Order: sequence, then structure tokens, then C-alpha cells
Amino acid sequence: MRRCDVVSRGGVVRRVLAFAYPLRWRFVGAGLLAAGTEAAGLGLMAAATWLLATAAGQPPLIALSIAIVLVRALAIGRGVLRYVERLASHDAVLRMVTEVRARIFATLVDRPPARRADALSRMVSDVDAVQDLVIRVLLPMAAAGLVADAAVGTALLADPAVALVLLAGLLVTGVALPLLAARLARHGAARLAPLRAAYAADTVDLVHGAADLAAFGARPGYEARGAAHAEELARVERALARRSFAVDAAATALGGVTAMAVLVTALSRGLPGVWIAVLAVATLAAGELALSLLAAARKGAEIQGSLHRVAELLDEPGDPAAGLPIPDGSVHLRLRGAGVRYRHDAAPALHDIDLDLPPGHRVAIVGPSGAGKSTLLALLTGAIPPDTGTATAEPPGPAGGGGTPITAYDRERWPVAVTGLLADAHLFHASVRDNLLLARPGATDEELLAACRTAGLADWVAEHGLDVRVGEDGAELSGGQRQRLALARAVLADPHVLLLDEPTEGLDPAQADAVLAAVLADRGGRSVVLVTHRLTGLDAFDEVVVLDGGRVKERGTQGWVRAHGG
Ligand SMILES: Nc1ncnc2c1ncn2[C@@H]1O[C@H](COP(=O)(O)OP(=O)(O)OP(=O)(O)O)[C@@H](O)[C@H]1O
Repeated sequence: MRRCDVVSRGGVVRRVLAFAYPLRWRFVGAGLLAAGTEAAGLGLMAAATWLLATAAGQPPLIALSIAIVLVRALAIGRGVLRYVERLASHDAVLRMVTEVRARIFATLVDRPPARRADALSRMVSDVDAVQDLVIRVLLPMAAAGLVADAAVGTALLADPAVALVLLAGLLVTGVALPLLAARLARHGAARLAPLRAAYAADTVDLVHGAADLAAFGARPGYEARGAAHAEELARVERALARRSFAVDAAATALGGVTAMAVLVTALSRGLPGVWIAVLAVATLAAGELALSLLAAARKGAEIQGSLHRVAELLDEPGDPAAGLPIPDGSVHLRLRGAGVRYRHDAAPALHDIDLDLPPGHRVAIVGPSGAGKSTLLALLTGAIPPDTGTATAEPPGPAGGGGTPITAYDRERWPVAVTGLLADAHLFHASVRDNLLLARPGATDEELLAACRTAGLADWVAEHGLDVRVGEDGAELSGGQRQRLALARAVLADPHVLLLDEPTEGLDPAQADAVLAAVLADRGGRSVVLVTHRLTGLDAFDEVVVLDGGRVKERGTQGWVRAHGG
């Protein structure tokens, strides 16, 4: 299991780093600059120590002058190198992340809307992990590795035994402790994630539900729950911070122990005094460098989850083609044994649904809340492909072969064939005109007003005009006006098959009957699929399908409606 984890972690990093390949020379340059910066720091310590140790012995002036110039050059050079390295590495990584974002965005656009929201909301923060992977994990590791190699190599020139001691110390502080830090960070992230999620949910409920909590006097209880979660979160964070400070302290102490061991070994090997001092101080500096690996290891563990999600999105197949052209005039829709399951651990939202919708057919879908009515419409819009069975569309005529899946058609143009007023229709923070033109960009004012008339919004528009703004999601309209405007937009779209999900919700029964009658009259002989809770006004429908628990419980014709009190 653990082995699998490691393999898949490596796979994830490789998948993400595929985007770095075209920029590899920029990354190599940034890595060398980072290593140069660290090497300059180490060299500065070594040169300054040499200077201090030899100055008292009055060495030749030329040697002192060279050492002084070297110290100055390394001190200034380290700052300049750091600056250029930051520019180079950020430039390369931002180019890479731009490519990753573009690819993920394209994947999300191709996803069915119902399965897109969660991925979209995480896209921004998760993709930042790609940036961290390069800047805060891989580059520091590469730089530390190069400099540690150089330090051990230099020590080897002085004495193999000293080099061995230095290598052993660096392996503990630069490899073993970072692995331990990463393990603790992974464990910490697993403990913190659910606590943070609970705390975030509390905060969202308190902010978005403030009015309802106040109305029902439930605010103190919610605040107490939020405070309890915050306290638990802080307690766990404190415990984890204590452990990570202990690892930092151990790394610092081990850096000192390594320097001491180098000193003792160098003394016992009879190296010249100056070199002993230089090696000991350089070992201390190398130990500090190893500390940066602890931070890199922790960051690497922290971003694992995000990288997995990014890699998952990158692995989704892209849209291979634009899709088939939409049939002219009308379409014949068919569901055969169609089933939808949103989550593998939940019951299917729809199960084994058959529906035949030849041109001109009118079907009403009724059923209790959660029966699967909106999901059925989502199959017809192509927003969701069926998990079992088929959802097909063809030009009118006998069914040919297995039929063409709805999702095979040009998605951008599919609303010409099938669209309508869907659940939770959004109104844009724009004018009535702009909201309507979304459905048919070239529509004239007469056509806009006709659609408003059909939806029962004509009087309001006559009073306020088409250019009045509706506010965020129609906040400046009443519930009924919002519903009518969304309905007018659906009517204006005038697709081959009009879908109406609870189109008269929020209207009183008399108004609801009148609006539905007007919409059906406007449709003439073209298809309508209506989702409704009410059995009244269904005389004009060819078929009524009763859904319950995702299955067809009953189905009938107009006579069925009358027999059931419609
Ligand atoms: N995006 C989703 N993710 C997970 N489950 C979902 C999602 N959308 C719907 N469901 C589940 O699928 C089932 C059918 O939902 P659907 O919205 O189709 O019912 P409905 O009949 O339209 O209900 P209502 O009349 O309340 O709008 C429900 O159990 C619901 O919880």
C-alpha cells in the first residue's frame, strides 16, 4: 500500500512536470542560479573564516587582498544571484502554470456542468500547488543537492575521513530529517483537513445563513459550534507545530554535532589549522542549508492532495472534435434504459428510464422532490451522459441503428435543438434586454417583447423598459418577476424541444395556468418537456410520466391525468 502511494506520488509529479519539459533550459538555468546562490553563501563563510584565521599570521598582502575582494564579491554576488534566480525561476514557473491552467480550463469546459462546479472551485488553489512544487520544493532540493555534493567534494580534496564525516552528517540532516518532516506533515495534513473543512463550513453557514439564524434564534448555537471547531483546530495545530519545531531543533543540533565531528576528525588527521577552521565553519553553513530542505519536504507533503487533483484533471481526455451538426427543423429524442449515478456510493438518481420524444410530442414529468426530474432534463440537454443505457437524438424518422448519443452533437449549438428553463436559472447582473438576448443574440425588440408577453411580464416591462437592470441574480426583481424573465428567455430561445423545469414556480395557481397555456400556445406544434409538481393544466400533454426514486412509477396519457384528478 505504502509502496503504491510512493509510486503514484512519483507518477503525479511526473505528470505535472511534463508541462515543464518545453521550458527545461529555463528551469536548468534557474536551478544553477539557485545552487550558485547557496554556493556563494557557503563560499562567503569559508573565505571569511580563512581571512580571520590567517590575518593574525600576517600572510602576504596579495593573499589578504585577494581574500578581501573574494569576500566582498561573494557577499554582493549572493544577493545579485538570489535576485536573478527569483526572476528566472518565477518567470519559468509562471509560463508553465499558464499552460497547466489553460489545459485544465479546457478540460473543465468540456465537463458536464453538473460535475464541473467542484473542480472549478478548486482549480485556482490546486494549480498554485504546481507553482509551489517547482519554486519551494524541487528548486531548493536541487540547489541543496548540488551544493552538498560540492561541499563533500571539496572536503574530499582536504581529507577523505573528514569528507566521510561531513557526508554522514548531511545524510542525516539533509535526507533522514526531511523525510521525517514530510511524514509528520502528511500525517498533520490528514488530521487538519477535516477540521478545516468543518470550520470553513461553519463560517459559510454563519455568513450566508445569518438572516435565517437570527430569524430562528439559532445563532448562538452555531457560533458555539464554530468556536468549538476553531478551538479543536488550534489545539491540533499547536501539537503539530510542537513536533515540527522539535525536528527543526534536532536539525540545528545535528548541524552543530556534524561541525564538531568534522573539527575533531580534521584535528586528529593533522590538517593545517586554517583548513580546520574553514571546514568546520563551512560544515555549519551546509547544515543551515539542510534546514531549507525541511521546509521543502513539508511543503511537498502539504501539496500532495492538490497535485493529485491537478493530475486527475490533466488526465481527463480533451474534446477530440467539435461534434456533429444539429439536425435542421426538429429532432427525435430517445432515452432507452437510461440511468444516472452521481456518486458511486449513492443510489442512482435515475434508473432504467425509457422515453420517446418524436417531434411535436409533449411530455409532463411529475414526481416528488428528489425523484430525478431535473436529472432527466439534464440527460436531454446533454449536460450529463447516461451512465447506463442511451440518450440519443436524430432527425425525425425511424430509429436507425443504435442512435446518435446526444453528447456527440456540437455542444455549443445543441441548445438550438434542446434547451429551456432549467432548475435554478441564473439571471445576470445586467439589463432585462441583455438577459433575454443571451438566448437569441440577434432578436429584435418586438421579439423580446413578444417573449415577455408570453411569460406574463409584458406589463412590468412596459412600465420599466427593457434596459432596466435586474441586480445580481435578479435581486432587484420579485420572485415571480425573476421566474417570468427566466421563462421569457427560454421562450425566446425557441429550440426544437423546449424544456421547462417548474416554469411557474412562485406564481399563484391562476397565473401559473395562464402562463403555461400561453407558453404552450406559443410553441404551436413543437415539442415540450414539462417538469411539474401540479397535475393541473396537463390536458394538452400527450404523455405524463410519474417518477419516484429515480424510476418510472406510472405513465399515462391525458385520460390518466383526468383519472388522477388533474
Ligand atoms: N449534482 C448532484 N450531485 C449529486 N447528487 C445529485 C446531484 N443532483 C441531484 N442529485 C441527487 O439526485 C437525485 C435526483 O435529483 P433531481 O434534482 O433530479 O430531483 P428532482 O426530481 O428534480 O427534485 P426537485 O423536484 O426537488 O427539483 C436526488 O437524490 C439528488 O440528491
